[in-house]
Amino acid sequence: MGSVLEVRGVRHRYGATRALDEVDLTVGAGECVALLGPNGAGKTTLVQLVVGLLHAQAGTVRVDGGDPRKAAVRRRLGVVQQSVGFPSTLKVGELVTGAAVRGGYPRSAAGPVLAELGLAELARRRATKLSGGQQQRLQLAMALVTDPALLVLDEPTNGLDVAARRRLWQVLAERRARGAGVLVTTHLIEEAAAVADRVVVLDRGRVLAADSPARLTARLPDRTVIARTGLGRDELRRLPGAVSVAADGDLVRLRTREPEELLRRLLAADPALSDLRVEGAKLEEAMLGLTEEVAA
Ligand SMILES: Nc1ncnc2c1ncn2[C@@H]1O[C@H](COP(=O)(O)OP(=O)(O)OP(=O)(O)O)[C@@H](O)[C@H]1O
Repeated sequence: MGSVLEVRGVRHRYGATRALDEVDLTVGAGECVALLGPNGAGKTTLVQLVVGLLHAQAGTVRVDGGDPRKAAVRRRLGVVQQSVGFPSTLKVGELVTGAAVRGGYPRSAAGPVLAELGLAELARRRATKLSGGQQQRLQLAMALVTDPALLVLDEPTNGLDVAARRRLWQVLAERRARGAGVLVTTHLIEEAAAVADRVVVLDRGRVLAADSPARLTARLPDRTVIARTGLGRDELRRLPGAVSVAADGDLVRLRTREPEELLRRLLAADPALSDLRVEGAKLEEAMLGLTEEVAA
C-alpha cells in the first residue's frame, strides 16, 4: 500500500518555542493514524503543515506525493477542523455542491454525500442554523465530496452524541476501505485505541511512540485488579504488590505489576470478595507513562 501522507524530519519553531522537532509521520492508503499528545505537544502545528497552512522550516511534507501548499495537491485533502465559520447566507446543499465544483467534481456529487451523512433533509437549511453536531457533519460532507486521498480530522467527535460518533467512524471505515488514509487528532484516547491502526504520541514537539494501540499498551506491565470487597483502603494499600488503590464505594481498583500475588493475598484477606476481574493497561495509562518518562 502506498503512503498518502509522508512527513520527514520536520522542524518548526515559533520564536524561541520549538513546536516540532524532527517529526516523521506516515499514513498509508486505507490506514487510520491517531495523533495524541498533551496540550502544547505540537499537534495543531503538525496538522497545519499537513494541510498546507504552514510551511515547514525544515524537512518535507508530502500529501499523495505532492506539496500541500500547492492548490492541486490540497484538492487531494479533506479537512475537518474543530470549528469553522460558515457564510450566513449559504445553505447546506449549496455548500456541499460548491465544495464539489471547487474540487473539479460535478454538482451531482453532492447528493450521495448528503445522504451518506444524514444531511439530505437539511440541504435547504442555512448552515449557520445547524446544531454543532450537524455543522460537524456538514464539514465532513464538504471534505468527502471530492473523494480525498487523505482526510485530516481535528477532534472530529467533539460535541457529537454517541450515535453520531458511531456513524462518523462507520463513514470513515467505508472511505478507508476505498483507499483513503485518515489522520485524526483526538483527546479521546480510548476512542483512538478502538479506531486507529496506529497511534502516534507527540510530546513537546517530538514523536515519543508510533505503534498499534495493542503494542503500545503491551509495553506497560501494569494490570488492574477490580473487585467488590469490604476491605478498607488502608488494608488494601498494605497488600504486597498494590501500586495504587482507587475505590468507589465497595468497588475497588488496584494497580499492580504482580497480579497473581496480589490476587492470592486479596482472596486470603477477604473470602467474600466478588465481581473479580483483571484488566490489562489502557492506552491512556500507556500514554501517560510515556509522557511522564520524558518529563522525569
Ligand atoms: N502562533 C504561535 N505563536 C507562538 N507559539 C505558538 C503558536 N502556536 C503554537 N505555539 C506554541 O507551540 C507549541 C505547540 O503548540 P500546538 O498548538 O501545535 O500544540 P497542540 O498539541 O495542538 O496543543 P493543544 O492540545 O493544547 O491544542 C506550544 O508550546 C504553543 O504554545
